[in-house]
Amino acid sequence: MTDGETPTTRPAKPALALVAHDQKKEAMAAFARTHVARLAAFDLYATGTTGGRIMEAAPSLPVTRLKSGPLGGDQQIGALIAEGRIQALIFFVDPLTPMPHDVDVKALTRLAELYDIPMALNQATAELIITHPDSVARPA
Ligand SMILES: O=C(CO)COP(=O)(O)O
Repeated sequence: MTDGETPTTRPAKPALALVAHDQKKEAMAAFARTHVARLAAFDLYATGTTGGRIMEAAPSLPVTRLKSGPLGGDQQIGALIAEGRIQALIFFVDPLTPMPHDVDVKALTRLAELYDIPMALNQATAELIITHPDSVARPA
């Protein structure tokens, strides 16, 4: 853009996926409430139930809700990562409960590793990412 030109499109926001296992949903809702302003800088995607909890906790945040994790939501987020459409993943994992869809969880985290996007698997790391939004690349 040169001087005097009006931008016709706003720069794309980076996309952030938010996922929480059942025992961590309360923590995810609190995280969304605490960081509502910072989260608004991202296009937000979430698995179904997590997305519902975030929208209850922070109604001003638009969230694209995918399927529930056990019904394919983790795989949908993985596919978006593979397509370069998700730039970071915050996943509050429950390390104490066996999951019927454990293979989907593994596949999701594997794709985040493979495509080398910032990935937080616990709250401490999520706080680091959300308080350092420049650590997340803008979409190409
Ligand atoms: O199971 C999940 C992640 O593995 C999360 O899915 P929900 O947000 O639909 O509960």
